[in-house]
Amino acid sequence: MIYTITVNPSIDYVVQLPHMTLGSVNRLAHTAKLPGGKGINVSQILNDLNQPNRALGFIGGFTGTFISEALKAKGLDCHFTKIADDTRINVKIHADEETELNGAGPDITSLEVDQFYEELSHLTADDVVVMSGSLAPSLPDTFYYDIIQKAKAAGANFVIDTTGEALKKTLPSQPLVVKPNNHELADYYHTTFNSQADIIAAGKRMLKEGAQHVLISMAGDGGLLITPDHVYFSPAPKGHVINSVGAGDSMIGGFVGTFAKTHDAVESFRYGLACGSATAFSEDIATRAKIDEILPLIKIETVTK
Ligand SMILES: Nc1ncnc2c1ncn2[C@@H]1O[C@H](COP(=O)(O)OP(=O)(O)OP(=O)(O)O)[C@@H](O)[C@H]1O
Ligand SMILES: O=P(O)(O)OC[C@@]1(O)O[C@H](CO)[C@@H](O)[C@@H]1O
Repeated sequence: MIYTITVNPSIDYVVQLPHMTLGSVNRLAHTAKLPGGKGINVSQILNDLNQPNRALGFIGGFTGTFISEALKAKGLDCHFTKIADDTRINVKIHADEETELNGAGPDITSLEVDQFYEELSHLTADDVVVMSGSLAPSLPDTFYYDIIQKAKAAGANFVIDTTGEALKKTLPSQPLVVKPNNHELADYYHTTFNSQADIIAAGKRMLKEGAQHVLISMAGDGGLLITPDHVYFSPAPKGHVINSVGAGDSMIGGFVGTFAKTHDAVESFRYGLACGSATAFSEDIATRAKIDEILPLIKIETVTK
């Protein structure tokens, strides 16, 4: 079973308008309210791929009810821990450029945390735990690290989508895959990239520091996969970008869901790329039909053997 953990889900309130003027009343041309949060997005892709998974995390208030109902309607297996405080609302503004306003998140009590841990008490070596997204402010910085220790103790694999110090702390525990985007990777090593070779060198360094696979996403420029033996690159297919929020989560979902079935890193990369682009070309997280439309357009090249 794959468990996704979204500590800090959100209603993503996506608004579109031709131009935004700060300090004025702006009238919206189109709005949508979507259940969001990085782990939840991963679960939606896993469902598309018919990969058994369970969405865990904390959810509360009227916003939490909206998310639970929307996800149940989509057929997701959700075992969220109920909290007293309201789940946040994140605003995604699509105007001249994309701007995101993400809330800090609700208060989560220690009793609620204990209830959440119950959901992880039966982990086995066949499981994968995917942790994505920000921590709510009331949780300790060690929250993900503590879950990783539980996963390791059970012999389960884990994936964590994080950056900076939090990532540094988790690499020695050998995550199945890490997926920095090229900007996050440059920031992580306090450097700037001038070529694809620079990006690959940084990715290889991350592999040496403990990751089993390194996926580097580069938005409209495609992605790289670094394995212990090979480096692969794929350009992104061209298409009409509607809402790239969740493209990175979709890439993780595509990779992890396919790896669970095949243990084939290149096939997993292919699905990861297709799911990322399919989401970028959709209003919400991609559907199976959109992923199937994009898959034949993915062309993976071997960069080094
Ligand atoms: N404009 C685009 N055109 C085609 N494919 C895209 C586009 N944006 C993203 N993708 C696909 O999705 C993958 C992940 O996107 P991206 O690099 O933006 O991840 P991210 O920075 O983690 O994004 P986010 O945080 O918004 O989810 C890319 O590697 C690419 O395969
Ligand atoms: O504030 P966080 O937890 O870092 O990110 C939350 C979020 O921006 O991530 C998803 C896209 O990746 C959205 O659905 C959601 O609003």
